[in-house]
Amino acid sequence: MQTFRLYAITGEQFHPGRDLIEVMEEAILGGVDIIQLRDKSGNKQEILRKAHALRELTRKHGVTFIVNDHIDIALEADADGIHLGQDDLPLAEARKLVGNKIIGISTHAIHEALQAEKDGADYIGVGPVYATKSKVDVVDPVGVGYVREVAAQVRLPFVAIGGIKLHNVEEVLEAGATWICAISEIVGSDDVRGTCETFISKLEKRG
Ligand SMILES: Cc1ncc(COP(=O)(O)OP(=O)(O)O)c(N)n1
Ligand SMILES: Cc1nc(C(=O)O)sc1CCOP(=O)(O)O
Ligand SMILES: [Mg+2]
Repeated sequence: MQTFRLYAITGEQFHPGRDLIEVMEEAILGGVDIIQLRDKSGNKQEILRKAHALRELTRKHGVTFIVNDHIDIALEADADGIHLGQDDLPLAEARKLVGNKIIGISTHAIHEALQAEKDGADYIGVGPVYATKSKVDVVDPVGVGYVREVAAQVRLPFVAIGGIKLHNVEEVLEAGATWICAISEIVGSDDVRGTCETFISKLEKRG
């Protein structure tokens, strides 16, 4: 899997009145190199339609495209990968379905991270680093301590997620993250492109 820096997840509730594809294109123009379609409220037909549109957009810009939760939609839209949580289909079963597409797994504790590595995940999500209102059934914040643990003990690529904002991202980078994910701070911004550019410049400062 290639190396990524800035991961944007869709969150249409944060940009009422603004078009999904326009917002995500602004994020790409600001430097996002991987996008995830995360839609917790639409029906499957709506999610599939969005997946096709985001596939077209990401292909145009050479950006990686991941679908959250729905393996069937990821396959149908020819996404590059799928993101699964701890309660989703087990990784071994998902692997049988998606072959060599990217599989990302959410983790909230070091034993989950080590297990995902053992099971053959391509990357892991590490969070929620800070409190977030973007996920309903979210666990308590794990803090930058968990980022530090993963950086020290896990060889898989990992992306830090959860409550990451321009004002706290440096602390996450100092803890050892090199890849950052955000929903609300990116797609809820009045200046999506500028916000992504600022994230990228902070990432670049850390090398
Ligand atoms: C990059 C990334 N990390 C974590 C998650 C959360 O996945 P999950 O635990 O399955 O929760 P939902 O997003 O499905 O509510 C993610 N989507 N992406
Ligand atoms: C979807 C999601 N998963 C998390 C995890 O820790 O697994 S935190 C999260 C929400 C991230 O949104 P925001 O950047 O707006 O806080
Ligand atoms: Mg999920």
